[in-house]
Amino acid sequence: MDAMESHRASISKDPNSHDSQVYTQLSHAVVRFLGLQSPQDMVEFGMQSAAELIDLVSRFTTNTFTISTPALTPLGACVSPVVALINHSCDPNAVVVFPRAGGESRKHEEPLMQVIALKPISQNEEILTAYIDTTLPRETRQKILRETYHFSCQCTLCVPSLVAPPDMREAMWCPKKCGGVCVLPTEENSLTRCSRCKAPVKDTDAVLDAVRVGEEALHKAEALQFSDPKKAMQLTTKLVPILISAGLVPAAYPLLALSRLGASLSIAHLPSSDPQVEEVFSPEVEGEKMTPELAQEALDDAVRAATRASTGLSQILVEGHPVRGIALAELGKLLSVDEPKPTHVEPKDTTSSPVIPSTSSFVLNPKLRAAPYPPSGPPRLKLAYETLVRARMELMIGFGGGKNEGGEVGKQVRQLAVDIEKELMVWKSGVRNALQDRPKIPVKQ
Ligand SMILES: C[S@@+](CC[C@H](N)C(=O)[O-])C[C@H]1O[C@@H](n2cnc3c(N)ncnc32)[C@H](O)[C@@H]1O
Repeated sequence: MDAMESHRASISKDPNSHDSQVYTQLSHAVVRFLGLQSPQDMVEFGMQSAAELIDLVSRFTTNTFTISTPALTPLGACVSPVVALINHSCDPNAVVVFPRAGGESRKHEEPLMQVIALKPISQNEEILTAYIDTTLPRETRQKILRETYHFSCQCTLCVPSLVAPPDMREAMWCPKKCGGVCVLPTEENSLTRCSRCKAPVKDTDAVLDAVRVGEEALHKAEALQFSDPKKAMQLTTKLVPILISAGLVPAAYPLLALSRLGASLSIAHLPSSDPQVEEVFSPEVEGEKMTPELAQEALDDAVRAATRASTGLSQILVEGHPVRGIALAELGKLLSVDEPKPTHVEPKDTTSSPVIPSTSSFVLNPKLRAAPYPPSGPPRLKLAYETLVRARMELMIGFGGGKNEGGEVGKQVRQLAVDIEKELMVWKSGVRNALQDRPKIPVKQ
């Protein structure tokens, strides 16, 4: 701990500043935890003064990592002196992950914490990980990095070059729908035009309003997600369409953040497929009995929300980023859930069906938006299979291939894809048999 970087010297002297308050709170927590009554009591724990206590807190906040499950749910914090040597970039070439759930039987098999390369890293090139959520817009990232890590990031995403296309975290579609994008207007700079066809965005006030309202709703929904998930879900459901019609691209802030929150809330609150569990935990929705139709609607809503989140993430994170892989895996799993009320589909050879929309085309290709999404029956199963295969490919990068097998989720997804492939084969052979059993049309002599 002593060898790690401390930022005590740069902590603001203003007691009302954000970092001063955080340090005071954490120092008090340490004092309470250790049961210290007086400064002398600190000696027993290797600290000679209050300044050393602040050093400890600073080293801890600057050098700890979030421990997460193999599906990226945060569990706590840990310190690794070696991994703490790695500097930050908002466009990292490596990630810190915990691919396995661990447990007693696996204790000696492999280290739980791993640093995995996301792209080829040449000799002498610096290994860089991201300390923060890189889906956030530049100013928010810079603020967190300044307040918690005391530096100003100079990575390619933080130092915007004039020739670079707009960052999709802060972009909207061209008002003339040419397929190009414009930088989102801000209070300071409301003049914006399409980077491709140069068409100007006329009603910038409407876009600014939508972003402001969206951001407020996001903060409210984040605060309510555990205490009042229903209200949080209502907020995301209301705001996502407003931001979409204001023209934001799926990766733009706060649309992506709301889509991700909406997806995780709708997955967490899906009616259980087990009728007994269903009876106990969610017998009614909004005072109505949970019918197969309502269950189907809830499942389809969750699929659409997960698709929006996954499409947004794919616009800004590199292929194989663990967050992208997990989002795809969640979408694939949702698509493979048995439909409570599948619409009747005529048997046909699904392998040659031209009407199955891909998951991202639902969000990105306006021509396909008219097609029902998600599809039902075998086309849905085929989409589930394709999504799981893509998820597995990405997880094999982000959580490591070889012995890692794409982590715990990579392994699960592979098994699920194998099972669905078998199901699809049964369908195909069923269709073939049905076609062969058809009464032959007598050929006229
Ligand atoms: C986990 S430590 C990284 C290792 C640290 N550079 C060292 O030598 O011990 C985090 C600290 O490193 C510095 N740091 C990390 N990434 C940086 C970057 N991209 N630019 C400038 N300083 C950075 C900041 O002072 C930050 O608080």
